[in-house]
This record gives sequence, structure tokens and C-alpha cells, in this order.
Amino acid sequence: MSPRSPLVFSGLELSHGERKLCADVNCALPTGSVTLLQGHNGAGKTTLFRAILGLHRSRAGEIRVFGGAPAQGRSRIGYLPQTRPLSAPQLAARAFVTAAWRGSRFGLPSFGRACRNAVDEALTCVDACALATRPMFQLSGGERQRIGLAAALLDRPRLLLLDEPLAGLDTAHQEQLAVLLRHLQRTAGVTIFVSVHGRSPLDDVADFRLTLRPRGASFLPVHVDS
Ligand SMILES: Nc1ncnc2c1ncn2[C@@H]1O[C@H](COP(=O)(O)OP(=O)(O)OP(=O)(O)O)[C@@H](O)[C@H]1O
Repeated sequence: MSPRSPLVFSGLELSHGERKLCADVNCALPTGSVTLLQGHNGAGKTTLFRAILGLHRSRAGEIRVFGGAPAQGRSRIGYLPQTRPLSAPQLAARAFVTAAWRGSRFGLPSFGRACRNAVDEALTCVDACALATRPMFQLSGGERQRIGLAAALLDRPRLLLLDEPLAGLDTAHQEQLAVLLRHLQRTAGVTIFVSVHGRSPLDDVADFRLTLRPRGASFLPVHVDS
């Protein structure tokens, strides 16, 4: 497996207590690739994302993130969780995205020009500038999903972990997301790991598919040249 890969799984096995989720995950995501993460409900997709972030301990095997232990890679990761409680529902969408700015990892965020420009760029990427001043609690599920995606993109991550980003998005925004991921991959070499159920517009931009199963995962190219 490539030592340069931003994300490497070796003999990984995940469980919650006695409940085994997936085993034998062995693969390295190439830099600048798009990998779909698949598996039935409860297969362990969210748990795998949490393990990559150092929030869940594996039962066996290892995860290397940018060559190091999972928690060390967090500053280079953009993460869109599957669900997120709204701790401050009155917060405007723009403030929600701004709170993800890198300064907030060490204290209050800076609201300088660089931060404002980065927030504008992230909101533009997900077609959400018109939502910027609206409080989070007023947004629809799909609108909130786009704001969450803007927050994940804010710090120009090298690795994007997106947990079911298509949930709640209408067809047009699903297709826009596919175009955006292809753009990030091609122009910035971002490595993208995204969980989805079934067929979707992301099939057209994906390079690999990692399918989780209790008795061994598979990692295969999505498009095989004939
Ligand atoms: N904190 C927890 N304690 C115990 N079991 C848990 C915990 N979190 C999740 N589980 C269980 O672990 C299994 C995997 O959950 P996970 O959310 O990772 O699955 P998933 O593949 O993301 O599912 P879905 O497709 O439904 O989103 C499920 O059976 C779930 O009930």
C-alpha cells in the first residue's frame, strides 16, 4: 500500500462492545481520489468515519491518517457528520460556517478578511449565499446539509469525509455536489471519502467503492476499462 496515501486501513476491525461491525478492511485511498463508502444500515460507515477522526477505537488493525495516528490528522480533514444537533438554533447560517474557521479550534474565531473571504467561497461552492443570514432552525434539511458542507470545506481540507451528504438534497443539488467533488479532486487534489446508499450522481465521479461487511470488506474500482 502506498505510504503516501492520506488514508490507509490495515486489517481493520470495528465493533461496538461485543457487536462486530466490519472486519478485514485493507486498502489505501490514493491521493486525489473519490471513494464511495457503502454497506447496509448499521454496517459501520459512521463508526468508520469516527474512527478516522480518532473518536472511536478499533477492535483490531490500524488506521493511518496522513501517515500518523488518527487524531493527529484532524486539522487537515473536513467532516460532514450524518446528523448534528443544533446547539444554537438561532445562529445565522453564515455564523455557523464561520465557527468552523481554524481559529475556533484554539479559541474564538477570527473574523478578519481572510476568514470572511473563505466563508464566502465555501458558501458559493454549495450555492448557499442566499441562505447566509437565515437562522439555522429555519432552514430545510437539504439547506442545512449544504451549510454543513460549506463548514466542512472552509479550511481547504486535504481529506473530506462526507457522511451521507446526499440526504435531503434535491436532484439538482445532488448533481451540483458531484460536480463540486470532481472539481475539488481535479483542481486541489483533495481525497474524498463519502458514504452513500444505492446509485447516485456520485457514481459518475467516483474512482473506488469500499463496501463494509462483517466478514470482510471489498475495495474495488468503480469504473473498470473494458
Ligand atoms: N454509541 C453506540 N453504542 C452502541 N452501538 C452503537 C453506537 N453507535 C452506533 N451503534 C451501532 O453500531 C452499528 C453501526 O452504526 P453506524 O452508525 O456506524 O452504521 P451506518 O453504517 O452508518 O448505518 P446507516 O447506514 O444506518 O447510517 C449500528 O448497529 C448501531 O446501532
